[in-house]
Amino acid sequence: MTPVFAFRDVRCVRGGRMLFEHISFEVPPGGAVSVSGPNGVGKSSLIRIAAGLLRPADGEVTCPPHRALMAEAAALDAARPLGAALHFWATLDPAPAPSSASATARVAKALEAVGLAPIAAVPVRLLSTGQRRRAALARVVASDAPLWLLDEPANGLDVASVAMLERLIATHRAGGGAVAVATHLPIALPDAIPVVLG
Ligand SMILES: Nc1ncnc2c1ncn2[C@@H]1O[C@H](COP(=O)(O)OP(=O)(O)OP(=O)(O)O)[C@@H](O)[C@H]1O
Repeated sequence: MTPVFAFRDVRCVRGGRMLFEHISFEVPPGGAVSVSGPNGVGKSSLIRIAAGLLRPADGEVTCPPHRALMAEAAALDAARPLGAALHFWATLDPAPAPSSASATARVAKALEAVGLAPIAAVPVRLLSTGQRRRAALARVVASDAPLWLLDEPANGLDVASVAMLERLIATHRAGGGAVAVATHLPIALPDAIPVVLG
C-alpha cells in the first residue's frame, strides 16, 4: 500500500548538533507513528520536519500537502471568540477534498467533538489551559487533513480529555487518516510504529 507519510534515512541537525539520524518509517492510510524519548532528544524537531517547518539535514520526507499540526502554540487569536478564531483557520488552511463540508460545518463539528461547543462564543484569552489544548485539537479536527502531526497533545489535558483525544485519533484513523504523535505521556495508539529517539 502506498504510504501516506514516510521518512527515509532522515537526519536532523539543530544549532550544529546532530539530534538523530537514519530515521525511516512508512505510515499507511489509517496508520500511526509514535515518537518517544527523553527531553531534548528531538521529538518536536521530528514533528516540525514532518510539518515542513524544518529542513532535514539529510534523507527524504514524503507527506501529503495537506497536514494539520498541533504544537505548543495554538495560534488562535486571543481576542476573538473561540468559534470565530477556529473559523479563521478553517477557511485559511489549505482546502480539503472537494467533498468536504463547509468551514462553518467543520468548525461546529470539531467544537462538538472536543466538547467546547457550549463556549464557542467565549474569547480565546479566557479559556483555561486544558480548554486551550482542546481548542488546538479542534483546529486539527476541523482541518480535515489526512495527516495529523501532534506534538505532546496530552499536555494539560485531564484524564477524560486524554480519552477524548484517543477516540478522535481512532476515528481519524478508521477513516483512513494517518497520525504522528510525539509524547512523553501515555496515549493509546494501537499498532503504532514506534520511533524511539535517544
Ligand atoms: N531553533 C533552534 N536552534 C538550535 N537548537 C534548537 C532549536 N530549537 C531546538 N533546539 C535544540 O534541539 C534539541 C531538541 O529539541 P526538541 O524540542 O526537538 O526536543 P524534544 O525531544 O521535543 O524535547 P522535550 O521532550 O523537552 O519537548 C534541544 O537540545 C533544543 O535545544
